[in-house]
Amino acid sequence: MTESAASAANWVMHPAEVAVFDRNAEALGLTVSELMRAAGTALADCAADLLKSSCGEAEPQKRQKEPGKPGEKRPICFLCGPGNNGGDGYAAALRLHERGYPVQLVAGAERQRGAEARAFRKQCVQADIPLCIADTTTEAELAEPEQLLRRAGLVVDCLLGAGFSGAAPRGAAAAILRLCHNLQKRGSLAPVLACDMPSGLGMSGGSDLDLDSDSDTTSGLSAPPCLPAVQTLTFHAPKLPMHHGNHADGKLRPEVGRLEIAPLPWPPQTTDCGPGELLRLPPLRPDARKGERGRLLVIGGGPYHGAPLLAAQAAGRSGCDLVHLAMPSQAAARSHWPLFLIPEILPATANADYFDAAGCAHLRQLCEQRHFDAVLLGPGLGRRKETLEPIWELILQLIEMETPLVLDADALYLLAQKCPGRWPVSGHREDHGNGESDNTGKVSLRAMQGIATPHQGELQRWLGTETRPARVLEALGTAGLTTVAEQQVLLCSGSVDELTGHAGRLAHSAGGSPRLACAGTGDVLAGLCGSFLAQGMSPWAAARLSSYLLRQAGQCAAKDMGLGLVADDLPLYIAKYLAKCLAQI
Ligand SMILES: NC(=O)C1=CN([C@@H]2O[C@H](COP(=O)(O)OP(=O)(O)OC[C@H]3O[C@@H](n4cnc5c(N)ncnc54)[C@H](O)[C@@H]3O)[C@@H](O)[C@H]2O)[C@H](O)CC1
Repeated sequence: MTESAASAANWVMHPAEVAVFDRNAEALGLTVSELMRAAGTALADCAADLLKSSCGEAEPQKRQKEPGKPGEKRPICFLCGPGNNGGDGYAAALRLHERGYPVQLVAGAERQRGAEARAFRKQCVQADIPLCIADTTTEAELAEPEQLLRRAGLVVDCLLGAGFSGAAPRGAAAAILRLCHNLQKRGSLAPVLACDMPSGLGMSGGSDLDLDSDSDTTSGLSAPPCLPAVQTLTFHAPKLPMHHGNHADGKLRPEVGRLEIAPLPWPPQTTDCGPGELLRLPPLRPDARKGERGRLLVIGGGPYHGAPLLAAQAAGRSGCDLVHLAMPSQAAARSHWPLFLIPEILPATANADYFDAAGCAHLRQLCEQRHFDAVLLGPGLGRRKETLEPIWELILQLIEMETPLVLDADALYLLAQKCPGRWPVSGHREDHGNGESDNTGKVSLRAMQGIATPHQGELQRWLGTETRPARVLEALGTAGLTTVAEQQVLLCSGSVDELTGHAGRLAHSAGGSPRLACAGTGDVLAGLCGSFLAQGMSPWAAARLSSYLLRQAGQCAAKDMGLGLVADDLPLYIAKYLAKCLAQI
């Protein structure tokens, strides 16, 4: 285990991170069933405490001696959805039943999706816990759940948790939520305890998350907003949709109620890069169209041509549809071009040996005319002033255009020159003619989105310090911008990669083969980052997957090639490893 490797996320989590880390935890030996049992126990304790505090109810064994107390016999009603959020509900209901609490289950699906949730539901049925199936979108068919909800002393919302998708609840979940809303409006619903997240939060409730648009097409009725809770028991860490716009201020949405956090027993290294990263790779659609999996532009070469070629090949072999490569003409002529690459020919006026102002002006025009989903700059560029000055202008233009970037190699040398110790920012402050600027100019500033991939030496040069600060990303300020931009990731490569992202995200990536120290593997890593950004992944998810994949593919390659492994071998092994993993998902 690396020194600072952590098992828990110490940051406000994106809901999609839950499944990633659960998969990593599984690979480290913990089963989903164990996690669900732990989640269920924590939820049961929370429900018992809430019942006690809101209704003054004591443990049921003690209550039996005091018949007639208000609230007695009012069951705890669990609303269980089709996924693992529902599974937590069954696991909790079982615990409370064992402790003598009257519990009632309302299932939003005929059958649970996951084996573990199915097993807990089966145990509930075997324990004779009453179960009402409400797999319907028709209001009239919800008469029985309505009666159960009216009688409940506490409602535990386990309909939708971290696995929601789309813009709004759909199907049976939507119908049950609508029913709960109506009862809540009339004051006929007991306090609600939400499991992990209030159902619907991050959808119609609105959130910072960029979710696919979707609607409740099954019922024809408008989708309900999320179900407000008096308390939410979440696991590991708060989730992004629980916050208003800026989560840094810690202010929660009112629908969350009081937030309690229960750590679940993730093994050490769960939040480091692992096989779970593959879950965030957009799936290949059966009717896929060309370009849908991204268009990447790689800009590099000059003195060197191998570096950008390696990056471009890694991008193609990791699923990016269209990979364009721009190199000065001499470098391009020296190269053997794989047929899938799209060459960007520079004008005759551009210098043939290195990028200059004319070559970069052409690239600026190209980026304006054609939409690139991501641009990778740096491999093999060289460090001539004639190159770096116009490349800097191009970087600023791309930041202005909000194009996700990967900055590697000589582009990082450029950052050390142009913005030592901070991320590049486009725009400028207003100048009031007297040489002084004030805060009004801040609105025109824009932070870079993307990934920087330095090795230790490059990072130290950029930071301009001998020793690295403990929290590198915070140390790299975005001058003039008040917060560290959410879309920036630093992937510092080495024998163990260290990844830092916004809001305190930190992860390590270890393993692979010592042969990955050979020349050109950094270019392959940068190409993977570009590829996954172009395929629509966030910088944090893309950087994590790139680092993990390179190490795993490198290990496979080293088995075959041993000491003779060279970076050229890696793209094909990346493709094979990726194919093997995706076949197993
Ligand atoms: N480590 C942990 O934190 C653990 C948390 N656990 C709990 O598991 C859920 C996440 O489970 P998952 O199965 O991934 O997702 P959900 O249960 O939230 O829902 C998925 C389920 O719902 C359907 N669905 C998705 N979107 C919609 C929608 N808009 N409308 C209607 N239905 C929708 C989808 O088809 C799926 O079937 C987490 O929140 C925790 O509660 C585990 O116990 C493991 C450890």
